[in-house]
Amino acid sequence: MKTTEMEALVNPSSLAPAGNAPRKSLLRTWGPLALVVVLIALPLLPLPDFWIIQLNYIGIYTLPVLGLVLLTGVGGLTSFGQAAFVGIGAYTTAYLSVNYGISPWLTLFIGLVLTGVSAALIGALTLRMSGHYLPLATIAWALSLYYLMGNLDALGKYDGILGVKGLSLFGFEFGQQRAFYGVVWAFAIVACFAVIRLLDSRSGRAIRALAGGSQMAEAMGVNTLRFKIGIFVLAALLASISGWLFAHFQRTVNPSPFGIKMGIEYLFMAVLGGSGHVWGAIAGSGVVKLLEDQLQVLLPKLIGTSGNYELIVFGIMIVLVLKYLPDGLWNFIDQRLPRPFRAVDWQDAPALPARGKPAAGEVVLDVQAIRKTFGGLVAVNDISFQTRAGQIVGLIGPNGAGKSTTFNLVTGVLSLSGGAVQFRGQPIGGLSARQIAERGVSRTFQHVKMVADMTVLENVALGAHLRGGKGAVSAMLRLDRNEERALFKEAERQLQRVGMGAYLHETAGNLAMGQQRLLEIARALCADPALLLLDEPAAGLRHKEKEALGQVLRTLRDEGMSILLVEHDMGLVMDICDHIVVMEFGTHLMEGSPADVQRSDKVRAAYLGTEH
Ligand SMILES: Nc1ncnc2c1ncn2[C@@H]1O[C@H](COP(=O)(O)OP(=O)(O)OP(=O)(O)O)[C@@H](O)[C@H]1O
Repeated sequence: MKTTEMEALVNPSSLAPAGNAPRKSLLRTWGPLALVVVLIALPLLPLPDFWIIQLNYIGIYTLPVLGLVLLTGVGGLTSFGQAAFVGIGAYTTAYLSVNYGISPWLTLFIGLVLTGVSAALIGALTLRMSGHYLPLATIAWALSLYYLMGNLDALGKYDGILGVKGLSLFGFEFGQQRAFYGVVWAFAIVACFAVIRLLDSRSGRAIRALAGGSQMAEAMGVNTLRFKIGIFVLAALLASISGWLFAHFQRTVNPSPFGIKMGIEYLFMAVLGGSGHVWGAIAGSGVVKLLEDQLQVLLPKLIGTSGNYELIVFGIMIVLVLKYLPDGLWNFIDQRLPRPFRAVDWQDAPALPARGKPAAGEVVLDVQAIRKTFGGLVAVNDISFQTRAGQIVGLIGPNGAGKSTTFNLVTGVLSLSGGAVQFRGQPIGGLSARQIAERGVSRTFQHVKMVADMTVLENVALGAHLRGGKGAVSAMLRLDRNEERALFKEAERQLQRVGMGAYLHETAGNLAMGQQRLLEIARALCADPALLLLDEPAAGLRHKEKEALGQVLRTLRDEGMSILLVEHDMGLVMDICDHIVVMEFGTHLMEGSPADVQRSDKVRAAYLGTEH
């Protein structure tokens, strides 16, 4: 069957995908440049100094908020401790420049090293936690750092350090207004573009996969802990630069701007601005700073007494924003723009190196008496079977038979209680999901796991993570473009292979279920596997979609792929499998050809729940 025919089966409208063609957006293309031009022009205009100082504060806040956009908005890791890292940057420069006369340009780097080391240590300790434990841990160390700053004699206790000098370079004083504005916004804009470039890269796709939990990312070969620590450190470094600027802007430091209240405020700026959007960092910082100042003037006049009433208004605003604008202000704008897409520039890219494939008929997976116990329950009881190159093996059985557990034992999601698993003659039992993926085992998930707001192409390119090597720094400096082109060429090739070539630029979250499952298969193929494990790929598919899926799997098998299929749809299983293993209550009931299985009284009884 030709690709176009398969596409027609997946979605009849796909034969005319003109509506899918992405449109260029003037605002997306020129908007960032326009913002830079406006930011350069602002201090040249006859604005009162008050407004320049306000803009300086907004720029200083943008940096830690940008860190939270990356950490919380994109990576899904909530931190209340961002202000503490601002404090490390501020105190380092204040202490060293006031007490030892060290140049602030040097203390900036010392502060970055100190912050980086502290963040790496704190991150390594806390980022293994998930759920509410992580935010609680960030509150705990934010409080600890705050009280440390407030209790150390050397740091002036709660009075802090006075007499910090302003920034100067070769005798030129930057002061607190227009020239300082240039320094602040140079850092803020460079940081924004660096983060945008980072997110649009191999590392960026791995970071964007973190928020959906680590299982899918690890199965694609992503070292999720390393990436979590990486974005935590990067967010802390941005905060440290902000602290350095803050100290030389305010000319004094004390613990109060670095406490938990400010940590919450930074988080609010990120959420209000649009926590998943880089430009949301500027929007959030700007709106909160300007509102705060205006409310501080307006509210006492309205109420008739002075007090921190703006905090009450902010409290109410947080609740309203979380309820009615959970994705923030920038998302509101972003959704109204044509979606971003990557211009096709990879046609001439070289093909990625491929691993040596097993010969037809070679044993690829050898499962030897594997066992898994959960407390007293033996979920998988001494199961053995083999899959060969160019063969589709079905693993079937009634609900609760132990199929998914077997699948998870083979892919390293669960650890073996007994037995052994060999892949291409090498033991893989006891290895992590990532190590197993590295060896050439790739999988899909029973419940589709993808990054809904990435394009289909980006999701599939994530599957080729292990076939690239460029990291975050290369991405920020745009030294990764050749590798990116090769990764995208491979992603497109695999999408064409499964009949999804018309959907490259579609946002993955917009796909129908059948297309999502094909996306997962293309993503798994991008890893260049020798063994493909498919967990209920037909679940939720319509008849035509199942036919298309069956055709894709048969084609892959004919190309020499070894496929292990856990599936409830007996029509599909009997139609495409070469060999079937039947499980019941964790045990191996029988195995054989589809015809053997269909003839078996034992299998019929197992499914009907009768004695055999
Ligand atoms: N993490 C776990 N802790 C305790 N028991 C578990 C766990 N995972 C699975 N089980 C139990 O192990 C047995 C096998 O479950 P498993 O999900 O592997 O079956 P299955 O054949 O995949 O079922 P289904 O077709 O419904 O997905 C079931 O009794 C299940 O309740």
